[in-house]
Order: sequence, then C-alpha cells, then structure tokens
Amino acid sequence: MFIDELIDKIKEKNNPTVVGLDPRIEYVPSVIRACAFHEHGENIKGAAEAIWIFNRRIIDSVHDVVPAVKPQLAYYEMYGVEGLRVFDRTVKYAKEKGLLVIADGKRNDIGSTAEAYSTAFLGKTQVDGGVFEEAFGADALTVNPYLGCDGISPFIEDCKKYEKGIFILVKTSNKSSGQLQDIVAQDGRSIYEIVAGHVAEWGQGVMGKYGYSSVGAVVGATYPEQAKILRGIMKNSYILVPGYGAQGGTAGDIANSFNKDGLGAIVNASRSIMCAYKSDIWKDRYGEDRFDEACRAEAIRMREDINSAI
Ligand SMILES: O=c1ccn([C@@H]2O[C@H](COP(=O)(O)O)[C@@H](O)[C@H]2O)c(=O)[nH]1
Repeated sequence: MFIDELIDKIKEKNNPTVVGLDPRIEYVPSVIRACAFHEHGENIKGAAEAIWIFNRRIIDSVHDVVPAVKPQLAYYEMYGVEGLRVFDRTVKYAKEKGLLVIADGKRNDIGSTAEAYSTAFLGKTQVDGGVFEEAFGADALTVNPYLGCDGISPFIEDCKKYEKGIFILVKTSNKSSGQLQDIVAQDGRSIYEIVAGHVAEWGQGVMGKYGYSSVGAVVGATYPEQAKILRGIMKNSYILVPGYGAQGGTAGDIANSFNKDGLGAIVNASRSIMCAYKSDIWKDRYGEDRFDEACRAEAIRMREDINSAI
C-alpha cells in the first residue's frame, strides 16, 4: 500500500523529503532551451520539450537520494496538451527510476466528478468492454476537503482498491491561509482543526503496517505552531509539508510535523531544488550547465538539514 511503500523508501534512503517538479521555462538552462526551440519551434511545443529534458535530468540526479517527487499539475497545464504530455512522461519516468509520484493537483468536486478525478490520477479508466487502463497512474494525489465527505470518499475508495494515497489540505502554507482555515467554527475549534479530525477518521480504513494511514494531510512549514496542534490530532496521518526553502520555512519549523519515531512527515521543496544552480550556496560551484548536479547537492543538503532537526 502507498503509505508502507513511502515509509520503506524514506527508511531506505534515510530521507523524509520530496523534490517538487514545478518547472517554468525560465528555470531551464539556455542551452537546453535553445536546442528544444531549434528542433520544435519557439512555441509551446518547444517549451514543453525543454521542460521534459529539464525534468528528466533532475530525476536522473536525485532518484537515488529522495523517495518521491511531487509534480504540481498547474506547471504542466499552463503548457496545455503539450504540458500534460510532459506531466505524463515525467510520472512514468520517475516511476521507472523507482520514485513514488505525488501528483499535486488539489482536486475535488461533487461526488460523481470527484470519482472522475480519482480515476484520472489514482484509479483506472474503463476504455472499452470492461478493459481498464491507468490514465496518469500517480501514486498519490493532493485533495481539497472543501466539498465534504462525499467528495472525499471516491479518493479513499481508490486508495483501498489500487493501494494509492491522498494528502488532504488541512493548513496550507500561504500567507492568507488563515482567512478561512483559522476561523473558529465549532466548540472553540478552528476549521483546520475540524478538517484534521476528519482526516484522522477518514484514514482509519487505510492503515498500513507502520501504523500510518494512506490518507494524509498537507500542513505548511510556515505554520509550526499549528503543526504542533495538528500532529496531536492526526496521530496516524502522514503530513506532506510544503513551504521549506523558497517560502521561508526552515528545518526548525518542520520538526513539529514529525512524530517521536522520526516518521510522520515528508517535506517538499520545489524551487530551492530546481533552481539550486542560481542560489548563493551553489551558483559558484555549478553553473547553468551543471544544474542537475546542483539539484542533487541541494537535495542532499536538505536531507541533512531536515534529519538534523527531527
Ligand atoms: O499549502 C501548500 C500546498 C501546496 N503547496 C505546493 O508546494 C510547492 C511548493 O513549492 P516551493 O517552490 O518549494 O515553494 C508548490 O507546488 C505549491 O503549489 C504549497 O506551497 N503550499
């Protein structure tokens, strides 16, 4: 099941972090861009090709360091159909390299449409006469809880049926997340605490061998105090922690998302890894041409940083 596989890989690599693949054409080194534009034209197709090569080289450089990657759908959808093709190739390539893939799509809708979203990312699509085929075939998906439990159930059913995982938004890392999530709504509890209670309950039917559920939560690194409360409410839920690095979250900030067993959370970094070759730490050692080596160096630095804090 997803959560056991994730924990096995975290243990094997001694690394509770995930590399976010949120590519923008301006992150791609100029030589790769020029080559792709020359071959495919200076258009969306050329940009998509350049991004694919960028992603592939990042995956090649970090696949033995991290347990998983987290491509964010928006960065592929912005290149239309060509971008979605790159998303698909990226998912397949990462899996070939032994990585788990967490698709960050924050999907949901009314039950029937949630079911279609779940089929697209976690389940199998019925093609013809009972033949089923994986569409995107991610290992896990981020999910929005705003529609309530009938929007969540289809994803949980697919977690059970296909051994997949979901991470439900509980307390997001952005500045205005408190505008709705912090509203005190019931018995002195905030909305994020109430959602966390549901996440804990929804996860009960999908528990793995380590005592964690394949139904996890998203809690931003930028809210360490809230993370402490949430860790207490969702004792068996794995927490996906975005906001480390580019958004200012530090290793100290993420410590509250972990349990005493050193498990319970996986920390994401996207821009700080993808653009490591431009950072003050690595730019003098690795130029544009060696951007992939800079990604690897930053992924290793992040692993050490996080491990030293938990
Ligand atoms: O609360 C949330 C939920 C998701 N994200 C996503 O994580 C990455 C963060 O990227 P960085 O470059 O490391 O800041 C991105 O895909 C977000 O959409 C989040 O940041 N906060």
